[in-house]
Amino acid sequence: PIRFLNTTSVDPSMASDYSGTPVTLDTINPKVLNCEYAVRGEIVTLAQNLQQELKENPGSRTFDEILYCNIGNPQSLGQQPITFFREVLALCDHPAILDRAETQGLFSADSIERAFQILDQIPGRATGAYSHSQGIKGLRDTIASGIEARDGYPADSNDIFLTDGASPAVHMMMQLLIRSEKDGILCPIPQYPLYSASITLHGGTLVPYYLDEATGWGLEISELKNQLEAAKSKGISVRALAVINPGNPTGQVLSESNQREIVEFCKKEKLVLLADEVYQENIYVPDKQFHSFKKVSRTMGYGEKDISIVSFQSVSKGYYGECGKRGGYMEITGFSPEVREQIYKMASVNLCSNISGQILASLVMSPPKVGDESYESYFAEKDAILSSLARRAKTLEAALNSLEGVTCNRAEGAMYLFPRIELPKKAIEAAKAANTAPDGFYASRLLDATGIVVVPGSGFRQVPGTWHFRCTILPQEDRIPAIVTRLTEFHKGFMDEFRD
Ligand SMILES: Cc1ncc(COP(=O)(O)O)c(CN[C@@H]2CONC2=O)c1O
Repeated sequence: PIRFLNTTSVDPSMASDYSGTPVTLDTINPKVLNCEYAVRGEIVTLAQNLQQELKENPGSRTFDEILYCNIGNPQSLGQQPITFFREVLALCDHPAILDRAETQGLFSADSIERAFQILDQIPGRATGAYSHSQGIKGLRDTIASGIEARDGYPADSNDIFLTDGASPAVHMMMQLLIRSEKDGILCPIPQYPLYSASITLHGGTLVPYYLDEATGWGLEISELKNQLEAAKSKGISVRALAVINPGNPTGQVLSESNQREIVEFCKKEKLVLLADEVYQENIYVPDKQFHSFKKVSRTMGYGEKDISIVSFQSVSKGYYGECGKRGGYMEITGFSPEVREQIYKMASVNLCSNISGQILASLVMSPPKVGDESYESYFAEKDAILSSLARRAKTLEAALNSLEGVTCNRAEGAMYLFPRIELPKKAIEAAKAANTAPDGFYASRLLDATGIVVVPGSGFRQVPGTWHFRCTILPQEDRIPAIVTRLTEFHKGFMDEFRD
């Protein structure tokens, strides 16, 4: 039966000249108020203000530009996109170009061929139309083939959900798994704050497990067990374990044996393994390789019935760095058909992810192969970017380790360095007087003196009483010496000012 509000019961004395509730900080969803995302937080606002000041008063500082080392956004710092990917995207976005005679001279033959192939997979060849809510089937087939080629184990395109970057995929899984604050998600500390923010937004509980800085940010199974037991003793039902490999902000690459322990732990404790693998192409050290958690589980003989794994991938990282195109996917395995239907329903509420991002995700997972016309140029671009990132990581790591009171683990992968700073007591007191965290105080002083933007370690959480900051390895290689010089000079002055 349809019920109408019984207006007669409203007390006239309560009547006001408006019916809505004014939107104030007190009346918005407290989960929004409580969520934090430091990568674009306070320090970035300060940087933007300083950038405006420099624009209005050129020469007002000893530097003339802001160097944004706060976010893994390669193309904002000069990295060029991969030619083959952009040729295919351009042709798919305006198929009429394919009919022009001059196109043969402007685009490589394999880009043209790939564009035709992709367009034939899109109903009506319409990149402007909504697609299937998991993404265009043909593109998911390509991605599944790419996963099989990478891992050596089968992948099913029906397990793949194409998303507008990995972020919405992480949100979807938090939305699926968190029923109340009694549901917990095991997250690494330090962690990429998408996880803490999403758990807060969905009203769950972050259950921390501390990575061990002394062993190169090692992930100890004993720590997982202790934190799981501690959470259970507080009545928290832990639903999943989030692992970021390679790590953000910490840059470590897990050993295969450690991954096997983690798979065993998740299987035994019936935890969904949320495998964030967006940096899978960013490995800089010869003694480490990327292994997907799905592959590791399959090498252990575990299949769909043994463990639930969600693997996240993105077009924002790697050597492609296409952050603004918003492409990515989650591969979900080990869920029942009924639960998969619910995940599909959630995806259908958003209709579909953007088609360019979908196309790009398929290109990332199935790039030019040896023998293709574009292979040589594609490989040259890819190798130049990755070897430069490796050099920049090494140079910045050495510079940081040369600073008084700073220690920095090597960046084995990803795009960041996360040095620890031993701050003098006087600096910690000054930070307290400024009502800010000590690493936030250091980061704002660094910005003010050099224009370099880093994110305070507090924004990623850290062992209490330790202080860090995160700096990307992304400024173009010719800018790195200037960064090292500015940072070194600043740090010496800072320590002289506050040395106990
Ligand atoms: C570990 C990890 N997972 C997921 C994402 C989300 O990526 P997309 O939504 O773009 O696919 C990022 C982005 N990295 C952020 C953004 O830049 N710097 C960072 O730390 C990330 O570092």
